[in-house]
Amino acid sequence: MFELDPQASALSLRGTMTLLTEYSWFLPLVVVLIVAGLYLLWACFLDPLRNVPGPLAARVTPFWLTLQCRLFRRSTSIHELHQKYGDVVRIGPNNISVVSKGCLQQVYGSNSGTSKGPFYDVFRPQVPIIFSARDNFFHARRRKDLTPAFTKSALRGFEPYMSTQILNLKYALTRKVEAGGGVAFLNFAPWANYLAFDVIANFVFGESFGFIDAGYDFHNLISTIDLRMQCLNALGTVPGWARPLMKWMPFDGFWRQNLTTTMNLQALARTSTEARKQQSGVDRDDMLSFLIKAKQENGMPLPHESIIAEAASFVSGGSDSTSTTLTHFVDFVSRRPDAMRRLQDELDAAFSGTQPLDWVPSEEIVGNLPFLTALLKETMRLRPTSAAGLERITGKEMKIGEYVLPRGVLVSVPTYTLHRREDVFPNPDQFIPERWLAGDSAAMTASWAPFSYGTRSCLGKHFAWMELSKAVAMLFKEFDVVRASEAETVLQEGFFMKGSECNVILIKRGQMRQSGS
Ligand code: HEM
Repeated sequence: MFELDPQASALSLRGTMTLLTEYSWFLPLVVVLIVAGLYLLWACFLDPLRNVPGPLAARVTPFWLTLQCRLFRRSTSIHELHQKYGDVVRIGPNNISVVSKGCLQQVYGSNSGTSKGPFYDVFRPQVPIIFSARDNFFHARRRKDLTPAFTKSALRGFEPYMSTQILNLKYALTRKVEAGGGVAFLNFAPWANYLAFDVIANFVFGESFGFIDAGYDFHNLISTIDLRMQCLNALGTVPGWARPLMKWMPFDGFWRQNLTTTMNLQALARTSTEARKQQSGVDRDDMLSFLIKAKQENGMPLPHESIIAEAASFVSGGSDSTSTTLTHFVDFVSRRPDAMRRLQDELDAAFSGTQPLDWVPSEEIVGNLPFLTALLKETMRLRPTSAAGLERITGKEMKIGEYVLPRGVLVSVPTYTLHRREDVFPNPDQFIPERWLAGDSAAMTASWAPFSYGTRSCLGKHFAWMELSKAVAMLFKEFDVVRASEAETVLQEGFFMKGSECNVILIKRGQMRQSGS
């Protein structure tokens, strides 16, 4: 029989007391070890997600995902996980990424029972807005109020205003080319930004910001939005309790710098909204007029602060997304002379003869050009601007493949990986616009979701498509565009996946072939 030696136990008790009193770190260490041990036991034997494969770091801490965002490589890291582990992988202790067949309907479909997850709380201003609303009822109501601004007839009404901005860009680029004796060397990325910001400001406030005319990012508005979105994208993956602490993070100025930057955009949205509200007689179906007309559930108009918040959110969401896609398009096509010629032949056939100086292609024609459409689709497949999985939280049990996810699990479909499914898109890493023209593209279309899917999919999809097709048609009809550097484009992912530059040589059409170069 084991007998307790009173002298030995007194000694060990005294030893422990000495450790506790002389080494103040001992007790916290013991507590941490016990908690960690219990957590590991739970993770190994009781966690309902324990069978979903993934790296250990992602299984035990949400900060693995934060780190990938901070390193601007969330989508590529998750893509590597899918290549290693399969269609369903764990990207956080309570976070699953899925690219299996039918996943779009399961995660984002109207019967999915999901809603937006806590990631979106960081994008919520003082008042709820359509983009970040997590309450499905609020969202449905707001979406109903805003949808009239995006109907076919509303967009047709807006087209002349959009054309004015595209014409402005055409004049600005033409001036540059003429100043260079028929050739201009420029980074196209900021010009795509100027266009997109001027178009969206015109749509939202009835007046452009004037970026194209200025030719630079005055007030650093564009760069501030960009940096802040990068930071919020990473912050959204941090658990709620730790978010306020991030701006005190030592050794990494990224958080402090970007979280304390005040948004010039809020101030600008306030001024523009107030100015627009004064113009009661203005007869324009811009976004603000719909926001002003919208009613809450109780029949009252939307509060002033909600109108400003929605307006600001539309400017940031509807500009960078479009300009990044436009830049990717130019990046791809300027590297492929054969694709550029084919596009130009298509445009020359559609708009034959000499066009007037103020010519801008109409949506009615460019919307039906097969090769232009194929180029846009392939650009958005290979470089979806919104490349990351858009977080949803399960509202009921969800069966994904062999796994059953309980209620309250974060789940997303990474667009970057979905668009690279080899069984749907052969040679997935290559830019092959022709794949969209060869026969039945139904399977590809079902796995193509740059605007997301379901009730929370992009409200501005047709708006963006109109802007993109008109802008690229103008650009390639007027100019030959040649990539200035052969080096591979360096991509960096904040909230959007962007190239670091898009340096091109613009040549007035006709000159390159005449000179035989
Ligand atoms: C190429 C350009 C664009 C792309 C790739 C794009 C992509 C997306 C995606 C992926 C979402 C879903 C976001 C999520 O679930 O978190 C979204 C939502 C949204 N987009 Fe776009 N977008 C583009 C342009 C625009 C434009 C030009 C506007 C406005 C004029 C706009 C307005 C919105 C709105 C309001 C939502 C929120 C919809 C809701 O929650 O009901 N987008 N967009």
